[in-house]
Amino acid sequence: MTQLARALTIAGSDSGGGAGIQADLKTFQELQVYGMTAITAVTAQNTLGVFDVQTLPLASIAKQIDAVVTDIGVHATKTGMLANAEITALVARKVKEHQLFPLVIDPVMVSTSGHLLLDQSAKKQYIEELIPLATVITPNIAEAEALTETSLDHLDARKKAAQSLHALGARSVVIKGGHLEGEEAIDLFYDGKEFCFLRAPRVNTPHTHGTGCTFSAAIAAYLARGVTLAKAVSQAKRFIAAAIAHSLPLGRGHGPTNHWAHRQGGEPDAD
Ligand SMILES: Nc1ncnc2c1ncn2[C@@H]1O[C@H](COP(=O)(O)OP(=O)(O)O)[C@@H](O)[C@H]1O
Ligand SMILES: Cc1ncc(COP(=O)(O)OP(=O)(O)O)c(N)n1
Repeated sequence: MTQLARALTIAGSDSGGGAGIQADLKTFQELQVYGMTAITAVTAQNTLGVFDVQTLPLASIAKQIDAVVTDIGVHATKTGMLANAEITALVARKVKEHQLFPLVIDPVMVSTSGHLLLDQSAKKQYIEELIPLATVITPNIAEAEALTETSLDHLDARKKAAQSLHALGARSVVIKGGHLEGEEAIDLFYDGKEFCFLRAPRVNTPHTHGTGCTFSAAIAAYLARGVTLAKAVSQAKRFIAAAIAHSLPLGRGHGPTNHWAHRQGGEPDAD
């Protein structure tokens, strides 16, 4: 048997199964990557909203990371909901201690339903400690605006924001365009040298819960499989586009994306 690719997600749990740790594990599994978790917070959540958040003690998060890294081994890591400044700083320390690269940072701040998933005070730790470690950071428009303190209502501003995040130390940046308007959902990818666009038809659906988590988990899965960064982001874009095109009308609010939709086109893409 060839070596099984293994990925770790450090993120929050979504009881509704559409975002967070649950979305990440489903994505890893679909992309034939063995998934492991370090849970930062437990949310009571469904398609309508977030009803409770309990963060885990720092020692528990640290031990979850130590346990999987020192025994099973990790080929790629992603971070999602980190909840507060202390957890963000701890995760940055653990990434350095265990050299958890390649590292995909999805700087989760607010849920679709408008619930705050990161204390505002954690921005400092993101900027000073975590972002400098990123192989790729994947903010949506609002997250990129918060991190760069600029308004990103036109393409030039988004390009400058990508350059600013790169200047903070991130090796590459994807500014996601899911919340923009237009016939296509266009993400901006910057690798420190060139810009390129990741494009997919915009799907007119309210069922987009977990899109950012699924996209970043797919990037981590492809990186764990050893594909190049440029290929990982473009294949992840295909994966999330299919998951949204066939999203699931579950619950009474924003339903989740469909993690097995990519199979309808056949087997997972060859590397
Ligand atoms: N309605 C949509 N149709 C097609 N792609 C979408 C749609 N909404 C989001 N996406 C894509 O899903 C991914 C996640 O983007 P986004 O929704 O902006 O992130 P987040 O969930 O973090 O807010 C991006 O690749 C984005 O372009
Ligand atoms: C536990 C947890 N983590 C992250 C999110 C946010 O998910 P994301 O894919 O960024 O976006 P929405 O699902 O909110 O559109 C979450 N809701 N819960």
